[in-house]
Amino acid sequence: ATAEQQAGTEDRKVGVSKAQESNRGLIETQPVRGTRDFAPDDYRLRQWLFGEFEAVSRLFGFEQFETPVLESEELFVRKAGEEITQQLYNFEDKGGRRVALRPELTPSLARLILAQGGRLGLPAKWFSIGQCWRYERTTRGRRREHFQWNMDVIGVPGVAAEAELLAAIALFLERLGLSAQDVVIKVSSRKVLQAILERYGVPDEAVGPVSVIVDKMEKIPLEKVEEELTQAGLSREAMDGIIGATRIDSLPDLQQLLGADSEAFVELQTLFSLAEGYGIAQYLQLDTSCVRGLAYYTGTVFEGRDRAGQLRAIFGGGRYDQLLSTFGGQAQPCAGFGFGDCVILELLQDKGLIPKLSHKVEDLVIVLDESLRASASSIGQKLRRAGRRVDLVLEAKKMKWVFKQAERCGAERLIIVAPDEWERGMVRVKNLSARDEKDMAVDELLALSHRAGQD
Ligand SMILES: Nc1ccc(Br)nc1
Repeated sequence: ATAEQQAGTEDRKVGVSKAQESNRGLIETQPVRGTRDFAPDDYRLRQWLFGEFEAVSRLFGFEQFETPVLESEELFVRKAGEEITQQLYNFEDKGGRRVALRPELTPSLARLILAQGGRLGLPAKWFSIGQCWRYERTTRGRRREHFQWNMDVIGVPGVAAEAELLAAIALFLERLGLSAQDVVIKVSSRKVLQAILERYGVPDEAVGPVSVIVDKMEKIPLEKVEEELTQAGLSREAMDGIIGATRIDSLPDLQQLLGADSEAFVELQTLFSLAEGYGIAQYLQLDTSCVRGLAYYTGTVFEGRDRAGQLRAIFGGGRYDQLLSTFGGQAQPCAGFGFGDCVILELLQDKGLIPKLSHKVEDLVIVLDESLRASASSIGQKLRRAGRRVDLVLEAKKMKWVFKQAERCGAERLIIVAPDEWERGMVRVKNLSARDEKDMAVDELLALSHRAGQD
């Protein structure tokens, strides 16, 4: 499947199902609108990608967790006009509960952290890969589900946490063959907007909703943004101040705007210097137009983009120190990111970096006489206990099919259980790569396989 198919972004024909068209009685075989199947080829690619997510998370000493895809709706009800909460995949269950398919993982993480109570050792460095949902009404046929990799650090107030998270992302990109030539990480802080709003007497509570509006600046006309900012209660001066503050792309300019002792400046300056230590500074670009569309960020925000600027955000994240307290729990400093499974595949496709992954077993076992099936099965089990992946052919097949199957599953050996050899306690072993073959006693075959199984 192409990356678009894998990403589920290909245009899907909308119309009557095949069954209605032909009344053949065939069910609709396509998955529900906006969702994807992962047939084995696609699943291999997904497992490879998720394997890289997990490997990097473990290299950074993070622990894996999981929460249900179904959550209480209240976890995601926020009043800041975010797209993510307006497209909630929510419903009332048969018990009358208001529930939702999670649109993101962070609120569930916050809930799980609060459920740990005082038992939680801090700092907690947790990661998860989970399917997230949205109910996108538009006819654009956009996806309604994707998988997100999240890494979060709970209990560290300093930007050292964000530096670790960015370093994890940089290592992930490097492992996939990408570099700072391909990806830029735009970095800013909600404290920039907070400082500007303060100048115009706008209360801190407005930072979230104003950020949600400003985040749309790249996607909707400036007039519309100004209209929404006016509706949010901003004066013309405040609006001009905000829009002007989104045009900063260097630390000196930020210092000029906010002063050397502003929290936003000090934190970002520290983050950039920590990044030097990791050798990832070449990924980072200060850009105050990067505000991210989630209302709960309170400090650093960042997002990954392809340098060619052709794709949507690859990942996004930031600091959210107030989320736990908005859930009525004890406040904890938190920072994290979400990394989707779709845009990254489009970027890898563009760069020719999608790996070739195929089905693989070591041994293909066939039996030439059904009376020997039990013997062949016993050999198959012994080979599997030795760590060999075995495809046991389950019915009589012509040798032409068998060799085709061996090629399809990348088998190294073809093991033939046949009457003549079996009478002598032997099986025929074809070494498919070396093109040699010989009769072998079962014990010899297993001894050979044990050694191979340890390789
Ligand atoms: N939040 C969210 C969920 C699902 C998809 Br597809 N995109 C964004």
